[in-house]
Amino acid sequence: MVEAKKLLPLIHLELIMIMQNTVLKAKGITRYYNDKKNKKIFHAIEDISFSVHEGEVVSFVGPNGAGKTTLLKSISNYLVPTSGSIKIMDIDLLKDPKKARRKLGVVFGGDRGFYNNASAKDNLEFFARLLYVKEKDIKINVLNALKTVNLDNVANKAVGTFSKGMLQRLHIARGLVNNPKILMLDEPTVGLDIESVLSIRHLVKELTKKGCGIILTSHNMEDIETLADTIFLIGSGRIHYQGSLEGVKKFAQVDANSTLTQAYLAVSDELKRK
Ligand SMILES: Nc1ncnc2c1ncn2[C@@H]1O[C@H](COP(=O)(O)OP(=O)(O)OP(=O)(O)O)[C@@H](O)[C@H]1O
Repeated sequence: MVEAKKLLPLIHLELIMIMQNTVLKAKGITRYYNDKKNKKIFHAIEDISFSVHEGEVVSFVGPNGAGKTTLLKSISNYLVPTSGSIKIMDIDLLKDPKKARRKLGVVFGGDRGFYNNASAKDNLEFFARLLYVKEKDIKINVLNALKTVNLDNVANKAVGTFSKGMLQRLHIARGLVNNPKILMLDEPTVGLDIESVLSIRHLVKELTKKGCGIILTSHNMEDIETLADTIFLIGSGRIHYQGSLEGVKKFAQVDANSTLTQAYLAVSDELKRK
C-alpha cells in the first residue's frame, strides 16, 4: 500500500498543474474610440495582457472609466479590439468567434434577460440553442446547470415568480448551459440580501473546484477579497499591478491587516493618473 505521506507531494503537484492550464490568454489588447466631439482618438485600454487558468478567479479593480467594461466586452466578443489577440482554450476568439464562444459563459445578471411567463427550463433551453449547444445535449446541459445553481426543484416554475436571488442564480445557470471553460461574472451579487450573496460566493467556489476559470467584476470589495486568486489593478486603460490580495496590500503599502478597500483607496489617485 502507498503511504499517504508519499501521495501528498503528488496531490500537491496535481493541484499546481490544474492551476497551470490556461483557459484564456489575452495579449496586447488595445481599444480606441473615435472621439468625434473633440476630433481625436481616445485610448480606452492600451496593451493589456493577462491569462486565466483553470480553477482561478481573477478580478479587475479600478476607478470609473478605467477601462474594465471595454476590456471585458473585448474578451467576451461583444466588442472587437483595435489590436491584440485573445485565445480561449487555444481557439482564436477574433478569427473563430463562434467556436471560441462555445467555451465561454457570460453572465450579466439583473432583473431582465428572461421570458417571465416561461419556465426556468424553457428559458435555458432557448438560450442554449442561441449558444449553438447541440440539440442532443440541450436537455442534460440545462438540467445540470439548474442543479449546479440549486434551482432544479423549480425548473418548471415561471421565471416571473422568482426572487432576486433565484434570478441571479438563474443568470449563472444561463452562463453555464454550454459547459464553459471560462465564465465571466459581471456584478453577480449586486442588489442581493446577505444570504443570497453568500450562496453566490459559495457557488463561485464550487465552479472553480470543477476547473472553471472565472473573471469576476464587482463593486463589492468583499466579493473580490473572498473569491479572487488574482487581482488586477486597472487605471487609465492600463494594468498597474497584478497579484494576490496580499500582493496588492504590499503594492499599496498598507498594513497586512488592511482591507482591499483600504489598499485600493491608497492607490486610487495613482490609478486615475494618465
Ligand atoms: N462607445 C464609446 N465611445 C467613446 N468613449 C467610450 C465609449 N465607451 C467607453 N468610452 C470611454 O472609455 C473609457 C473606459 O470606459 P469603460 O466603460 O470601459 O470603463 P469602466 O472601467 O468600465 O468604468 P465604470 O466602472 O464606470 O463602468 C472611459 O473614459 C469612457 O468614457
